[in-house]
Amino acid sequence: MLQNLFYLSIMKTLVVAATHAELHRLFAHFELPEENFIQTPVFDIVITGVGMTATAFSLGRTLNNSYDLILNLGIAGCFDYSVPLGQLVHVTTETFSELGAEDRDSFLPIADLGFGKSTYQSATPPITLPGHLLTGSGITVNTVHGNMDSIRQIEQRFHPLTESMEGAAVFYAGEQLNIPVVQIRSISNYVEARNRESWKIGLAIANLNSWAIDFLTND
Ligand SMILES: O=C(O)c1cccc(C(=O)CC[C@H]2O[C@@H](n3cnc4c(=O)[nH]cnc43)[C@H](O)[C@@H]2O)c1
Repeated sequence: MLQNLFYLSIMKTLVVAATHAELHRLFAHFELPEENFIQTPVFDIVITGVGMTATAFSLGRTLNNSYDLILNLGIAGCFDYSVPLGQLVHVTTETFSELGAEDRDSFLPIADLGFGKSTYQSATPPITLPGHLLTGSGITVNTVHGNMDSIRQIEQRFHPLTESMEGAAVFYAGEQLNIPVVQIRSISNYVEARNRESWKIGLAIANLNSWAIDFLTND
């Protein structure tokens, strides 16, 4: 962790989250105002709003090459029901899973249409990530899955571990400016037939904030 201390002292990190609620303990810990863009000597925070469009707009306004690392934090759904709720996942590959065209019973990703790619990898982080993290790939969606037929289809197509509404947009922005992205998602729910009562958002946010405070203070 001494190496981390060195990197964190010279690096500027942009922390990206969709909502204040997902980072509320972090805001309290560092005594930060609940605004949408906060600057501190070591890291800045941008609250984008939920979804890819809000994330792209927000990063378009705030991201620049003064940042050495983008840290995307949030809660997520999980396709693997053996993963406990509240588990932290380092999501290293992200796919815009809806980006493409239907061709009757099959799906053509935009790469097949000749319009670029829909899957993005994170660069190897320049620092060691603390804690017990699973590693896996994620899909980013406009519509949260809640129907078992469409869940089976998307699992067969991409074999994702997590589902969020922002991850791939952050990876895209990082790749455009050649800035490494670390995405940490805390599992709040399973991707299943909609069952909102079973979501553990409080637990997921508590674990996410503990991890983020640890990472940013480098204890
Ligand atoms: O009530 C709902 O159906 C609902 C659906 C999606 C998100 C929420 C939130 O309250 C949090 C917004 C935030 O959560 C991420 N998230 C969490 N679980 C999932 C999921 O299963 N699929 C996609 N996104 C998820 C997402 O990144 C949002 O930013 C409520």
